[in-house]
Amino acid sequence: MTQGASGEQPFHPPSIDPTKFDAVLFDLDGVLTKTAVVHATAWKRLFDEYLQAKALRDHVPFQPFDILLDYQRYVDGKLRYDGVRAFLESRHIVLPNGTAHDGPEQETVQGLGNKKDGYFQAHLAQHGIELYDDAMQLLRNVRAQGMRTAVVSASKHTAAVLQKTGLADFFQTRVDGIESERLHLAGKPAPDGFLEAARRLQVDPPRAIVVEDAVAGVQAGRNGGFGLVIGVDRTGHAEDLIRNGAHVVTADLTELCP
Ligand SMILES: O=P(O)(O)OC[C@H]1O[C@@H](O)[C@H](O)[C@@H](O)[C@@H]1O
Repeated sequence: MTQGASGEQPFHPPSIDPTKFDAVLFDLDGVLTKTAVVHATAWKRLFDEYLQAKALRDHVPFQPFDILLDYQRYVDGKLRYDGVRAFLESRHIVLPNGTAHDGPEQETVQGLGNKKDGYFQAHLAQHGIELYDDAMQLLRNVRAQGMRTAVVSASKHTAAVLQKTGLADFFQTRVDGIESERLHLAGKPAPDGFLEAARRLQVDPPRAIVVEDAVAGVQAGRNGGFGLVIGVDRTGHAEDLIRNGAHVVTADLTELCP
């Protein structure tokens, strides 16, 4: 486990103290379910197809989407179209926004996002969804301590994923991509989704914990003034999580069980 955010004293002890916190707000993809890699792979397929065609058209070399760097820096944890926009911007590509109904053949931000969504859904339908054992243990543990729990995810598939994995009843509330759109909440790194979940659970942010694997997610936790931001390192990006605001980073959430 790695502790301490830039220039701060590390938290002691690192395990969750139920007298100090009343709620735990969990991200979904990459924290509870092994779906971050499914998102990342679908994004790579989408952007590589797009960049390759564009390189041919513009007579420039093809520079592929980096599944670790580009994904973590620009796409992970963000709302679908925010991720498209952020990555394209990093390559100095500007596309029209389009509409939510744009088909996969449409060269717009929403057209590209929708095409990726087709890849993501096809993968889930074929392979199903796996859970992380350590996250399940922490979830059961904090609930047994009487703490309140929420899921806060950018994904519009959150409800379906929770349903399919039998996790829906483990959470008192859910703030996902659909809810964010309905309530006009800004996506991570803005803290809006986490703050909305805390409000619904009637918990003050300093008394709530955020559990996140994305850089944008730990930034959101810190931006919201949450009492403890736990970074989950499943891909060797602990340093990035610490640099971006995680109080503590672990590869095994059971280390933090109360
Ligand atoms: O396209 P969806 O399913 O609404 O998901 C939006 C985002 O949800 C986040 O949880 C993922 O980290 C991103 O990779 C994904 O792009």
